[in-house]
Amino acid sequence: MTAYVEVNNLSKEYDDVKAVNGISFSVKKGICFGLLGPNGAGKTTTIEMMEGLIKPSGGEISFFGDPLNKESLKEIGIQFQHTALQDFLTVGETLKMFQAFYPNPANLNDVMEMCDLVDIQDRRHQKLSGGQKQRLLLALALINDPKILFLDEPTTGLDPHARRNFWDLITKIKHQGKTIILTTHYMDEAEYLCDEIVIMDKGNIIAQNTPSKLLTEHFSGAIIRLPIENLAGHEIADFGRRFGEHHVDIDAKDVEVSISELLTRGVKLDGLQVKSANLDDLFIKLTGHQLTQSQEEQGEQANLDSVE
Ligand SMILES: Nc1ncnc2c1ncn2[C@@H]1O[C@H](COP(=O)(O)OP(=O)(O)OP(=O)(O)O)[C@@H](O)[C@H]1O
Repeated sequence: MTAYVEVNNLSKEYDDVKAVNGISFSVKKGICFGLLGPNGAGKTTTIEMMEGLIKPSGGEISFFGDPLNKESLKEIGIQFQHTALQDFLTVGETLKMFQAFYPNPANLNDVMEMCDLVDIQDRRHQKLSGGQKQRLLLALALINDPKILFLDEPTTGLDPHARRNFWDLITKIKHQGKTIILTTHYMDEAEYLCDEIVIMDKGNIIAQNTPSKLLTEHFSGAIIRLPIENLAGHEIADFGRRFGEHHVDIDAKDVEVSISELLTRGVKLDGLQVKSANLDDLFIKLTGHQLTQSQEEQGEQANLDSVE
């Protein structure tokens, strides 16, 4: 498959902050590509440079083999986290208004059907639910019939049901041949949607591959999760790593062997869970902190690395 988008040694500095620190990756045609990472990782800065909204401090971005230019920008659609919409307009009127900006727009009914908006096309914005608003913002990103669709944290703030619906929509759009580049905090979202991902932390890429290859590369076997109090009197690092405030994760190539080792070392097994690794586990393994943690929590956790 052809590399549709190439990012080479891209960086962005703000005064003394290195928001993006010389990252490189490529995106193939027709895939869903995910940029993952915690708050402040540099995801939004990266895609805003790719969207031509902010100027890089260094590095190159190319679309379809050519450096980012006005023509390539015509082929992208952007779903913004917040777009100022006129409250007095209906869903259908808004789409029609935006459609008029483009010389070769998508068919209005096709877009409304794709984004499940047909039944609410006469509804005004202030009457829309969170999920309906997101679907309208998605429809606006598709109205110029783009080849590449950018979604920046598209499901933040949605309830679980609306998130699932949105994931199905994104999958449908991908199956129509569009290339999707999205950012997310949610590892389950990335596992569900993305064919390839990069995981960012503090402006750097710390892992890059398909979700399943990343998991087999970093984990063999299963994870044994124990309540942290079971390891009282022991150094956590001798066994595994913290998972949140209440648990410790132990990589187990062979679950039976690991359990008998734990028993031999006097570790209680009450509350033991055995699970397969997911991208959340990978992120914790690579960075030592949880994806959804705040900076303050990370600081607190550094002070809690062993149990008294
Ligand atoms: N305009 C700006 N001026 C100064 N610093 C900035 C600016 N924009 C971003 N930053 C900093 O750059 C770093 C990366 O921010 P960015 O928004 O790209 O992260 P993110 O991964 O998208 O986070 P989030 O998930 O919270 O949106 C952060 O430290 C942020 O404070």
